[in-house]
Amino acid sequence: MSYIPVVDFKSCGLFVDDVLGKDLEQAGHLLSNAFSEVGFVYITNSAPIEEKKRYSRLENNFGYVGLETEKINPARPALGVGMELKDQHFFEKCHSLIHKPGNSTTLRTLFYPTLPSILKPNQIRLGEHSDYGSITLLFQDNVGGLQVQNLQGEYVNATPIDDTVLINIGDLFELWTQSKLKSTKHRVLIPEDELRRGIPRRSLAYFVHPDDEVLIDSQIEYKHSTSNEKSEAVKGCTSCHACYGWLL
Ligand SMILES: O=C(O)CCC(=O)C(=O)O
Ligand SMILES: [Fe+2]
Repeated sequence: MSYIPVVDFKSCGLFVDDVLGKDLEQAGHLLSNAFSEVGFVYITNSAPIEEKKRYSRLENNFGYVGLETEKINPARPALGVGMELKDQHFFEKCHSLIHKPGNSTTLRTLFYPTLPSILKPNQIRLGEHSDYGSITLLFQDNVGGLQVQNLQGEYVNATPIDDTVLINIGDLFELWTQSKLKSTKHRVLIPEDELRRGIPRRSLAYFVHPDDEVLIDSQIEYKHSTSNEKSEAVKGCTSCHACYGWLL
């Protein structure tokens, strides 16, 4: 069994009109547990293929082309339900400007070229890091190499699973939730076998950020809250500045 849990979103995917409260609660708790223990989760059945096709690419060059990314967003309140927030729509409200000015959510395409036969000592494809925003949606091909750190600090493979989206928590979400959710370190290694080294690796990372003006402090209210703990107050756009620091 995979170290990273697989959560089935069939009963409360994006295009299910009347999501039952119990289904949302069940998926939400699985999601919230995965994010608080592992920091990563594979989501399956988030959107059926017929629905994706309704958003196919048109003349304007936007739309579904095999991997639907933009239609998957934190709009379903599963996490808010699973974390037992007072306002289950709180996270959606803090991300209301995605794809509009005032929000730095970004889709990044990653291309890892084929590798030379002689590698530099300790060469890897992408060094150890954690992501900086709220959550990251990752679509990887079948080449493999992605690894995530477990609780013991050891790296375990995040093996690609067909038709899933891999989602992980970023630093800002860890700070915001007072470490209830974990921003887990990850990296991409060079495949062991010669054959896979001879093919490039591609992935798509959709880095979700809160709106720039959202104040990341003690705004999260839990149904059964017992403490008045406060996170450091920073603005949502800090995640974007952190990104520049990471890239430099
Ligand atoms: O390419 C991958 O699988 C991981 C990419 C990643 O972790 C990142 O860009 O932050
Ligand atoms: Fe990453």
